[in-house]
Amino acid sequence: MPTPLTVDPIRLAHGADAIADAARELAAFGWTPATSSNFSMRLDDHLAAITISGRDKGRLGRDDIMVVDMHGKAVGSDARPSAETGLHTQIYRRFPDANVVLHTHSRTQSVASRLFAREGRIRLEGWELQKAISGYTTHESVLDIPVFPNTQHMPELESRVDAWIDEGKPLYAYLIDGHGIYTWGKDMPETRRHLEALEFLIGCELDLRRLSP
Ligand SMILES: CSC[C@@H](O)[C@@H](O)C(=O)COP(=O)(O)O
Ligand SMILES: [Zn+2]
Repeated sequence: MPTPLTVDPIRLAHGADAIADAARELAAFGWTPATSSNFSMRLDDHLAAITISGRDKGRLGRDDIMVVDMHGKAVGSDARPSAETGLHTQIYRRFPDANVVLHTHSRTQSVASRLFAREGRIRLEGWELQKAISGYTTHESVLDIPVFPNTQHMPELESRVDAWIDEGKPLYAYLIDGHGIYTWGKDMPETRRHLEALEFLIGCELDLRRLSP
């Protein structure tokens, strides 16, 4: 029989506090309207802390965060994890260096996801702020953010993400059409930096489209 997974309560409390703090700030930016968005943090090789489904992300406390295994199954709780838990655990499985996943629904992300859906990606090129993404050292680089079709069926989205990764294409974040963005990083500060940079860059691309004849 497999050993039951045990949750380190101190690690969980720290993870929950870090998630709640980040969520409060992102909500204050207006990026988590109407209970949307979800957030998670890897606790160890087998477990992650994640927001409980349907909670107001601007007012999270420790009781609004639960634990799941790397396949999205609840551990030590009867609560329902985020409806999009599968997208978080997929990132932890596919990217061993990823320890935090942030998903938001800003207006910029939502509008851009619709506008660029037909092209299947937003190509970022020539922007100094690309250097805010770990591994990018110059504006003379290309950063593609794919836009995947929205669906309520997470395995379908997961297979699109898997296909992108399996083609060997770099992946630092993705948009979902009419929905929002997912991004991740090695810790909360790096993931926050990625999210803020991408929000800014996607906003710039939207402005260029608006201003271009
Ligand atoms: C409130 S609509 C947004 C949801 O459908 C979903 O996309 C979302 O981001 C939040 O879902 P949740 O289950 O609370 O993690
Ligand atoms: Zn969402």
